[in-house]
Amino acid sequence: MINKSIPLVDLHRHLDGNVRVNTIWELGQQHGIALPAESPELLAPYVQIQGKEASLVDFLKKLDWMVAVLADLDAVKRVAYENVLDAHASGLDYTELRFSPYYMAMTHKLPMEGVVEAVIDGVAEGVKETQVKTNLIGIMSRSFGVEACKAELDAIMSLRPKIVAVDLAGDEMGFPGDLFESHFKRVRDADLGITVHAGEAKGPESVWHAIRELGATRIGHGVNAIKDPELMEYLARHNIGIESCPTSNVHTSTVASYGQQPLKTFLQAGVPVSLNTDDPGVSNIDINHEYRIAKTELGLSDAELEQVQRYGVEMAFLSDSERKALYFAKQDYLP
Ligand SMILES: O=c1[nH]cnc2c1ncn2[C@@H]1O[C@H](CO)[C@@H](O)[C@H]1O
Ligand SMILES: [Zn+2]
Repeated sequence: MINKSIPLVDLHRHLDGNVRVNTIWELGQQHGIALPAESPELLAPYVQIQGKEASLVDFLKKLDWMVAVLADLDAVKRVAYENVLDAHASGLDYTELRFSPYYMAMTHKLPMEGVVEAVIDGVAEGVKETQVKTNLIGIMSRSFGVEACKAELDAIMSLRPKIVAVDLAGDEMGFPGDLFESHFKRVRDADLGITVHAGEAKGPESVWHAIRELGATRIGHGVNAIKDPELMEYLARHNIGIESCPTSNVHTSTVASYGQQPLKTFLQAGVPVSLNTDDPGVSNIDINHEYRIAKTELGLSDAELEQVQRYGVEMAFLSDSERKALYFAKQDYLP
């Protein structure tokens, strides 16, 4: 199902949506933070999805305990480090980990630049140990407003060479993309990659805006793009990558069931679409689970699964030589 001769990548993975239940528990104990349950087992339902949530905003509340225990920069570093270990354990060759400095700093008023540095340090340690190639994407959390996102972007930009791209995430309905045009002008001027969560809670117009006004070359989810044939054609013609996350879409009630998830529709329209986990800790899944779902629930053939796997590598925020090196490292597996 997963082709071993092609690199396995996960391009849409929130580092702050992937904190282990045990780690939340231990950090809570260590820092005397009151948690809503008496044991890690009882804590799980508070931080992991049981069934599904009624909306994106309800889903996002599950992440709050994951950042509530980030009492100091060592905690941030630990979470970043464990993220690379988790990526390695699920067989990934390359991953793009995204994180929101404001969101991670918020509860304990940590310095945002310090958070970015701690993430970079923790990831570097994990990479050294596992050799999983990793890049970082800085998130602006739109739910906290225009000013918070400005401060967050300052922190991201200050460590610029270590961050490959910027994303906009959070409450798409309450905080539409047009509030963030000046933010993305700065991102374009700095020549960083741009991916935007769009068409998840809002319609195709949000995807158009992310591409035309914000400069996105990749779109997180993009589910509602399928409602606009002109947009679908545009995505295919201009090679705009869709980062698809099927289980997340079900868990946020963006789609009613896997049967409604549009990954296959994108493929059939010739849109480059990759398969990703979004918030693996919250959804309690890994990349292997998503490939299984793509086969059994979304009905992809082996050839289609291979195409999706390849699109992931092609869409990655990598230079051509890095991409080649990633492919080259898998050649041993060729029959
Ligand atoms: O599926 C999602 N859609 C939109 N925003 C998300 C999703 N998952 C997490 N975040 C948002 O990303 C930031 C943490 O990385 C937070 O703002 C969180 O709410
Ligand atoms: Zn996401």
